[in-house]
Amino acid sequence: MRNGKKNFIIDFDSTFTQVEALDVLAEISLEGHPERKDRIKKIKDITDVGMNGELNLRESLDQRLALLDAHKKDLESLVERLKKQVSKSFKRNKEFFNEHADRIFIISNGFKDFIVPIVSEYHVKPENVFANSFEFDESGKIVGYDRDNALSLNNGKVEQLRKLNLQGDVYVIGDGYTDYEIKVAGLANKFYAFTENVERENILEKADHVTPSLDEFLYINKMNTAISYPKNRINVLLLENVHPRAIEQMKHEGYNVEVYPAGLDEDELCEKIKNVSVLGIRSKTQVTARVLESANRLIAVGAFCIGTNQIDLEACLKKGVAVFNAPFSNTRSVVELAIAEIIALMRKLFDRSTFMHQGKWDKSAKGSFEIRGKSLGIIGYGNIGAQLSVLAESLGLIVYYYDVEEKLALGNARKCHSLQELLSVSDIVTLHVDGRPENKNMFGEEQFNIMRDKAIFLNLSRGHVVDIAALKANIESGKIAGAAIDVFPQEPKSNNEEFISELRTLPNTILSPHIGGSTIEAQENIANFVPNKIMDYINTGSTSNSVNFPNLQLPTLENAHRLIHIHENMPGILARINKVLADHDINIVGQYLKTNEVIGYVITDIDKEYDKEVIKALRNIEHTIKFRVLY
Ligand SMILES: NC(=O)c1ccc[n+]([C@@H]2O[C@H](COP(=O)([O-])OP(=O)(O)OC[C@H]3O[C@@H](n4cnc5c(N)ncnc54)[C@H](O)[C@@H]3O)[C@@H](O)[C@H]2O)c1
Ligand SMILES: O=C(O)[C@H](O)COP(=O)(O)O
Repeated sequence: MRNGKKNFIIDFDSTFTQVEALDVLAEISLEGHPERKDRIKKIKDITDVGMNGELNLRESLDQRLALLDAHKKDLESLVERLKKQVSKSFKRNKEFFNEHADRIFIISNGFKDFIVPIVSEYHVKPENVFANSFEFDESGKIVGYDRDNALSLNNGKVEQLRKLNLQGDVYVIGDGYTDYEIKVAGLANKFYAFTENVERENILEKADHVTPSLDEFLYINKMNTAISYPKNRINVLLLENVHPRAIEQMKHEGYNVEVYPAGLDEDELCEKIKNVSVLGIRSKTQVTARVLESANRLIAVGAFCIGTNQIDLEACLKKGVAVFNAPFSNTRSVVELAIAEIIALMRKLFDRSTFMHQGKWDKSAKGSFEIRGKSLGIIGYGNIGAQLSVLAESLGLIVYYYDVEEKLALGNARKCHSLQELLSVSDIVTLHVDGRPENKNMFGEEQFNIMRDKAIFLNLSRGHVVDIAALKANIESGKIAGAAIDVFPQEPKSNNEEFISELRTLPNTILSPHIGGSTIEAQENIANFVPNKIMDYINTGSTSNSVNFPNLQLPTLENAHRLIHIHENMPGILARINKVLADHDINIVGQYLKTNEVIGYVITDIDKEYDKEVIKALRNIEHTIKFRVLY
């Protein structure tokens, strides 16, 4: 077989296309048929049994054709549908088909009638397609197939390949038993089980290599021209029960996704993160500098929440790791909870409900108030604070706010020039500051002292911003008439751990398990938002909305290679990059640079033809943190 040349034998159904063509033909030809559902199911079952090598091929073809009741005109619709269902990694790698057109053979137990129109669009030569042919009656009805064709028989692929007598190495890519048989017959060097569309257990065990996409096949054979790195090699670790939609999206992108329902502590994460390229967390997992030391493959961290104080953003920058979050996806959920809690606290609703469950009827208006006309003081007038301001005003509250930054007052909200001013005018005080380290214990005895007597206090921001002992003392003394706390300095890692806090059992105190953002809507929004940011970063280098990287929104890459260079922000690096490119005679198609205090982020699009040595030279530029190429 050896003469240095490589031949590629590729299966059609569920490999070249995502589907089994006869299954799709059934959906078309049986349109309006009284037994449609039943027949389609039968056809699919027969296909599966056949693909696993458990049913004689001719039997399987005969049975399916009889059930199909198909016509020549159905084939036109079939081709149109199949064109849209070519496997994604095949679509990405059209160049491979072009480059190796002479040596690519489609060998299939399907039918040339629909295979040729599909594969010809990928430069596959019609004479390199080996498959069955339909037979029609005068009216155009499909009545059979060419029974002399070996491909309608078991072991037909083997026989066909023998006839071809190919010179050189033979690589078989397919998802079924009949593809594996070629290797067994000694006619192929390697059999690659293709699992992008279906996984058949009995085939996986037998394969020389499992290839979840054509990218992987090309990568291991050093033939990739269309993408830089197979996506199945990108390991994603998603912690803290992120919404299934996020898992689905990242799997759909082709990543290798591992999911863990709870948070991990530092030691566990140091171990787990070693092979991880993308880490997804929520508010609990601490991504510390120590964790990052073990994270040698990490490209990006996704915070599937708003807060990013749990991540050492500077250490991420120094390591060239981009961080993304969902800055507004759960804003509304927090605001709604705050409103509900303000009303519940003003009416002592939770205590009253608890009494009722204990059989105590305590009907009284004592200590219960409407919220209308009361003053609400919002500390931190960011996304949540500002939205709360609007909703609260519409309920008749008089809104005051205080923020360390200059903020536009919405509606009739009144700006306070100091925290003291806000505390002295508010009947209800609610905290919506971010979790920056300087905010640790920003609210303690001194601030409670300034508050009005019998005021209400809420914290739905971060646990460490409030001095819990001071809060407890002020609730016990009656200075604070009610409190709602959703976030705590120490929170359990999972739902299986006990919640320990001094605040337990205090009167008119609502304690909730950090659920401000825990609504179906918010979690779905987050799961749609964050994966897209990460995938965009990996696929194009775009950093728009990144929490720590300089934000660059990039044009899509067309007919060029993109060099992504992350370096320590030192003078002269751009000049050095361009010198390397000039020394190698490389034409720059576009270049984008943005820096922040820590890093420089340079994107250079270059002409497709380049000397591979240039990559080494760019990697070796002093102060380079990370470098990658997008094809
Ligand atoms: N309980 C939950 O489940 C939940 C859900 C979402 C967000 N959060 C938390 O809520 C907080 C606010 O979220 P956001 O989206 O509005 O953030 P944001 O960044 O839009 O707003 C925070 C605001 O606080 C201001 N600020 C910071 N420190 C301050 C201080 N000491 N005094 C006054 N103002 C200060 C900032 O200038 C900013 O305007 C964050 O801590 C976030 O993590 C909690
Ligand atoms: O920062 C946030 O968005 C909130 O604290 C919610 O965090 P969670 O996703 O861990 O509930």
